[in-house]
Amino acid sequence: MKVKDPLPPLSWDARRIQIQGFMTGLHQIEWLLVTLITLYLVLIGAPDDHTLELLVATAAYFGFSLLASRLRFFDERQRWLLALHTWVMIGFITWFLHSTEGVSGPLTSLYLLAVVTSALTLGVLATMLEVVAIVACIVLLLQLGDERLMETANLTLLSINLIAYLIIGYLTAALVDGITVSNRMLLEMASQDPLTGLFNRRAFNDLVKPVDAMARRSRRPYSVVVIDMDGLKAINDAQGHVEGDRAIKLLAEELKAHTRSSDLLARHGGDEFLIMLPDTDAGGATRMLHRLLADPDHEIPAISIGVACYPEHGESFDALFEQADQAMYVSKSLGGRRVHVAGAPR
Ligand SMILES: Nc1nc2c(ncn2[C@@H]2O[C@H](COP(=O)(O)OP(=O)(O)OP(=O)(O)O)[C@@H](O)[C@H]2O)c(=O)[nH]1
Repeated sequence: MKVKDPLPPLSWDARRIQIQGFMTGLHQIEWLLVTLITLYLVLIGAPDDHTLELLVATAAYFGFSLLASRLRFFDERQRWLLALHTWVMIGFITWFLHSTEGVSGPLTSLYLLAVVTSALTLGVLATMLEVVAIVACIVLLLQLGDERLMETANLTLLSINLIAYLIIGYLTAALVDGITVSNRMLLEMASQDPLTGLFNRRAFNDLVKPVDAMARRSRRPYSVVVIDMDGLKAINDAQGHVEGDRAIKLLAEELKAHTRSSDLLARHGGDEFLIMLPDTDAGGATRMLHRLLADPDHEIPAISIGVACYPEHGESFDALFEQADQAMYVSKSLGGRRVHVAGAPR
């Protein structure tokens, strides 16, 4: 069963953040490849009839890499472009080997750069497929060089390369997967409230920004709801903190059950919760909150609720939060267990 991702994918995807970091390494690998090939051309030299071709191809490859790094052409949502990146690298290395000493020269190990690049960005399966493609390229180079594949020396060369690429590719991709998992855990620890599993204040404040900006651009309404438990201190004092915790968790579950997946819900602090309801005006928000208060199936802990809506109660999330907080205090002062909308008569 696919586990529902609790974090919106674009701004909070650990793999995305990680790949952005690896992109720098990826371009450095490409430039290392160009440097090694240039060094080879300077120190060992190219076969006479291929010098110009090799220089032009190396310059073109360098241009491709430079353009990709400047344009930030590749990102994790376009994995096929990342794959193209490594295919171009494999193609360039194969063509270079074909134009120089073939697979018997020292530059065959350049394929390792393509394997590492793929392992860093594309995962185990894609890397294994690339290793197969590289082996096919080596076989092709042997055939083009009129070498006999079944000769012991060639079979040994092929096996050694295959084993080295498989081990390095697998280990690198597995390492990256491990880093992804631990980054994800850290990200969740940094953004979730441990008691309720809801977003914490830091994550909520980050996540409301794009929703607020989008609503303001399109002049679409949204509502901010502040919910504060009534008498949690009394529960703690009379029944102990475990009961207090249970009341907080119960409220969190009810809030989850009554909100949509597009709503943002957070435990903002001790006994205070925040909800942002995109595309929802005051009428929609109060209907939802009355359903929560009057849920016949579940008795929720006593709460006071304040609501403020864009655009009538404020022009920014901070202003709306302020208004909703004040409305919540009005609700509390009136005895709680009710919804008060900012600016409404008491
Ligand atoms: N059990 C438990 N208590 C908490 C937690 N976080 C904060 N509290 C307690 O919640 C209480 C909040 O106190 P107040 O702000 O006075 O809230 P209240 O007792 O609900 O009173 P009003 O808000 O005025 O209705 C404090 O006693 C905190 O120690 C928590 O995670 N678990």
